[in-house]
Amino acid sequence: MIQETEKQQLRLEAKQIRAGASKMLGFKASEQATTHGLTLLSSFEKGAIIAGYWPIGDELDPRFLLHTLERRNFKLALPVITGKDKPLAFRLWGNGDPLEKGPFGTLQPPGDAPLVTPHVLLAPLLAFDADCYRLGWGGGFYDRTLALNTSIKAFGFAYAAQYVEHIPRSSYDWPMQGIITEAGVVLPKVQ
Ligand SMILES: Nc1nc2c(c(=O)[nH]1)N(C=O)[C@@H](CNc1ccc(C(=O)N[C@@H](CCC(=O)O)C(=O)O)cc1)CN2
Ligand SMILES: Nc1ncnc2c1ncn2[C@@H]1O[C@H](COP(=O)(O)OP(=O)(O)OP(=O)(O)O)[C@@H](O)[C@H]1O
Repeated sequence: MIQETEKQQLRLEAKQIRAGASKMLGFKASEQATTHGLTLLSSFEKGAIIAGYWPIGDELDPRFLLHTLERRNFKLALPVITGKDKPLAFRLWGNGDPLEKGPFGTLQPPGDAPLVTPHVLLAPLLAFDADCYRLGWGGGFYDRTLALNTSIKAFGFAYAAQYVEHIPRSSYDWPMQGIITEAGVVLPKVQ
């Protein structure tokens, strides 16, 4: 499919841009994105469950934001891979709780951590566009998860440099409610 080839090409470019942003901005960007994330998420009720991710490679590190949210009495969760073509599950996780190795180099909460449906999801991504569509690794994990749980408010978490003008769209792609970056929150462009 032409779209898939285009997405694959975009993934290669996006990977390089993200690596560059991570090298240049790294921890500082994660601190700045934390400030913007806190402002955005402060409208959610205390006790709301916020699912983040344990960063891999050059992904913008959401752990500073997650720890700050936990101190403000939000509950945290992390994704768990349940199978190749399956949606993600989420298990409660707190700062310092153990993690175990999952597929694709992920670290995830162990099987005895309670399963939950998060209110808010922070999603890693390779690239995002002005309508807040995201490009991931291509496993479709986040799309499948959001199709099943339409109540989850999903936000991308990424370097501002990961913006691209347009990501080719497939019918199953799910837009984010916004993208939290070190330069501010990007909201979907009004048509
Ligand atoms: N941190 C993180 N957790 C996540 C994801 C993610 O993208 N990032 N996922 C998103 O769906 C799910 C796991 N699925 C994944 C699917 C593919 C790859 C992947 O292809 N990774 C690269 C290597 C990354 C690197 O080392 O830079 C690869 O194997 O080429 C990673 C995670 C849930 N948890
Ligand atoms: N709701 C869904 N039901 C079944 N399959 C789906 C669904 N959403 C996506 N997929 C499958 O997942 C595959 C990859 O989708 P896509 O290229 O959009 O992944 P991605 O968003 O880049 O990756 P990820 O979400 O894992 O970060 C598609 O080929 C599609 O068949």
